[in-house]
Amino acid sequence: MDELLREMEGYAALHHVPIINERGRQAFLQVVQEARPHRVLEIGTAIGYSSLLMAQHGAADIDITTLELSDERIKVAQGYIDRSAYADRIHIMGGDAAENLLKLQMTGQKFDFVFIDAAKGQYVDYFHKIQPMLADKAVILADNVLFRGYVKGDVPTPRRFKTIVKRLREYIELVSQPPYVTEILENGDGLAVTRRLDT
Ligand SMILES: C[S@@+](CC[C@H](N)C(=O)[O-])C[C@H]1O[C@@H](n2cnc3c(N)ncnc32)[C@H](O)[C@@H]1O
Repeated sequence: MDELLREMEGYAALHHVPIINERGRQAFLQVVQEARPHRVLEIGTAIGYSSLLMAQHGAADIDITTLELSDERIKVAQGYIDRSAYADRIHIMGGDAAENLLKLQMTGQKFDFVFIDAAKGQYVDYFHKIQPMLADKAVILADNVLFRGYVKGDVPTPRRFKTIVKRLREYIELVSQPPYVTEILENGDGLAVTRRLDT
């Protein structure tokens, strides 16, 4: 497995695929290991790197549904997943995540762990769509919420990032209000760890 993960890191570096970065990875793994999730929803598969990390560090009966838009990345991800011990535990849903979240809602499934790591401007919408699918004590992770240091602090935001930064601030605001509580781990690009207070 470690060899496969190293190979994927090499592929990601060569093809500029933004997998969870080395600094954020430790914090990510710590949260996964503490939660030991059974039923995971991931938004943003890329090449399957974080899916495989969660499979390796989650519960023995883990089942992961992961959403990805790019056909090319789905093909690469499926290839890696098929070479792992988790081929029957990771299911990729191709297409736009917002549409697939609505389809998943219809199935009545519940998830105890959600990893949001796709279109940063859509995190608020994703969060609204996953709420009905959260199991009690669910943990929701969202990556890149500090986006290059522009979301918090006084660093002026370049014009081209203003909308993303505004929307990430809205996301942090949303998940910081009851019944949710959120801790932001500042390693990497900022990982928001959200839990419901009342479950
Ligand atoms: C940061 S990467 C995911 C990295 C992966 N979670 C990891 O750490 O290994 C974000 C992925 O989200 C996908 N994505 C972007 N917009 C999307 C959308 N609307 N629906 C589904 N996937 C989307 C991108 O194609 C990209 O592969």
